[in-house]
Amino acid sequence: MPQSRARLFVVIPCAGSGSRAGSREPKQYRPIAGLAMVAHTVAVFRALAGQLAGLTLVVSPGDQAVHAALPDFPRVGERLLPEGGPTRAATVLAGLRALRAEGAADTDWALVHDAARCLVTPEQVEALIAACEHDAVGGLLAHRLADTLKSAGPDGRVAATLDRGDKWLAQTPQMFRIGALIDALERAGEGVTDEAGAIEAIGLAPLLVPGSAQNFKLTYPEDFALAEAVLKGRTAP
Ligand SMILES: Nc1ccn([C@@H]2O[C@H](COP(=O)(O)OP(=O)(O)OP(=O)(O)O)[C@@H](O)[C@H]2O)c(=O)n1
Ligand SMILES: C[C@](O)(CO)[C@H](O)COP(=O)(O)O
Repeated sequence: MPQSRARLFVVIPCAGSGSRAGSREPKQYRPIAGLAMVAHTVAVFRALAGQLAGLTLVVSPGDQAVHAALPDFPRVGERLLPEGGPTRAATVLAGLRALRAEGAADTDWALVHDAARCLVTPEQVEALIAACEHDAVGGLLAHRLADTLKSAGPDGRVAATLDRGDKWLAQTPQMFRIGALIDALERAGEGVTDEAGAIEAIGLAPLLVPGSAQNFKLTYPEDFALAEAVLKGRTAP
C-alpha cells in the first residue's frame, strides 16, 4: 500500500503579553507599516497556502483584539484557538493537541512560528521545509552569530571571550513531527523556550537551517521601527 505524504500544519503561538516591548497592548497587535504585526506573520503563510494543510493561531482565552488585528481570519483551512497558556510551550502544546484531536497524524509535520517574527519570508519557510521534509528529526531556521561573543561575570565585566564558531541563534519556524513534538514538549515541561530544545531533551539532534538576520523576534521597543523600515523597504518600487 503506498504511504500517503505527510501533511504540513502551521501553529502560530500568539498569546504572549510582550512585556519587554513596553506597550500596553500585546505586541503582536501593534501596527507596523499599516497592519498589525500578526497580520504580516499570517500573510507569509497564506502565500504558501497551497503547500499547507492548515494554520492554527493560538491566542489567549477571551482575546478580542485578534479580531480587529485580523478581520478576515479565519479563512478556509485556518482556525482560531483561544487556548493559549501561561508560557509559550503551553500555548504551542495546546495548538498541537488540537491538531491531533482533529485528525492530524503523529507523522504529519508541525511548523511552529512565533507571531512576533513577522519578517520571515515565504522563501525562508520553503527553505526550511525543503531541508527537513525528508529528515528523520526535523529542524529550525537559525542564524550564525555575527559578533564576538562574551560571557559576563557578576560584576558586569567580561569574564571571557567565547568561541562562536559553533553558535547559532534559534529562530522560527521550527519543523518537527507532531507526535514526537507533543511527546517532547510534555516531557520537557513549561520551562523549555523552543521546540528544538524539547526535541534535543529526548536525545534527537535538530537540523540547523540558515535563516536571516531579518527574521528577528520583535522583542524590545526599538525593534518596531526597524521592522517597519524592513517591511517598507520590501514594498518600495
Ligand atoms: N504564554 C505565551 C508566551 C509567548 N507566546 C508567543 O510566543 C512568541 C515568542 O514569545 P516572546 O516574543 O518571547 O513573547 P512574549 O511572551 O509576548 O514577550 P515577553 O517575554 O517580552 O513578555 C510570541 O509570538 C508570543 O505571542 C505565546 O503564545 N504564549
Ligand atoms: C522560540 C524562540 O523564538 C527561539 O528563539 C524564542 O525562544 C522565543 O522567545 P522566548 O523569550 O524564549 O519565549
